[in-house]
Amino acid sequence: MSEAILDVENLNKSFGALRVTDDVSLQVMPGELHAIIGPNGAGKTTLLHQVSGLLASDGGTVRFGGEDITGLPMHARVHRGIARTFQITSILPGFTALENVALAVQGRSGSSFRFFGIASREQALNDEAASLLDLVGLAARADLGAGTLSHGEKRALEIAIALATKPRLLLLDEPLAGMGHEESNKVIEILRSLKGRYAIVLIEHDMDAVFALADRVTVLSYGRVIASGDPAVVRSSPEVRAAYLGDEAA
Ligand SMILES: Nc1ncnc2c1ncn2[C@@H]1O[C@H](COP(=O)(O)OP(=O)(O)OP(=O)(O)O)[C@@H](O)[C@H]1O
Repeated sequence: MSEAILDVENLNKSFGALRVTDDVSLQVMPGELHAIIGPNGAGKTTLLHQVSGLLASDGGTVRFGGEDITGLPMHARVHRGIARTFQITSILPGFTALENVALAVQGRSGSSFRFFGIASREQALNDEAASLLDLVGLAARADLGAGTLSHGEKRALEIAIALATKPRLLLLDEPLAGMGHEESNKVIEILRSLKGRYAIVLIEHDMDAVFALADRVTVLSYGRVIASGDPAVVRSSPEVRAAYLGDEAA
């Protein structure tokens, strides 16, 4: 069995007296899509903040690619290959879709492009941005203002922006939130196509999407892991059904 790319051990975070993540341990293998589910307020987003470095942990360790990154700030984690999208959209609406991704490519590769002339540098940035847009199904929307894209297309663009950092691990916080059926299906297809190429941690409330996509599911309830493993096994766990899935799993 290959080594986990992400290894979270006994992670804790409290806000005042409220313990929001409580000795959370989980592993994500290279290429695995690992879903984290749980009721509202279970601590899922907080856990993602702790993994991405947005929030310092009170205890526990985060290892990435075998390295202890627990004390590293967010930008250092991005540099090592952890990318995330936010529930709040982070695109620049006044720029085209292509420019949004090209800026992210430039942000990553500023130094490696500096030996090129201006024109070739721009071409190289645009080529890479165009291929990322293609990957998320937005090739035909490249020259449109990002602000004019549909909600689903904006979420796809955010994924392309995250991919521009050349991540090895993608952290996605509710990428299907606020979408209709058709848009959801498009984003699910994008995630399916990324699966295997990137390790992905997916927080999602859409159970159909979770069980269609996930290789492994971890369930949080009141900050604690109450189940983790094969989606079918997790789905049939009485404790999980009681805590979260309820009638949906019946
Ligand atoms: N900065 C903060 N200060 C105080 N309490 C916080 C803070 N951030 C989160 N919380 C609390 O921590 C708990 C867990 O929040 P979190 O957003 O991690 O849950 P979640 O599982 O992602 O929920 P949802 O599914 O609704 O997004 C909630 O009770 C929330 O109110």
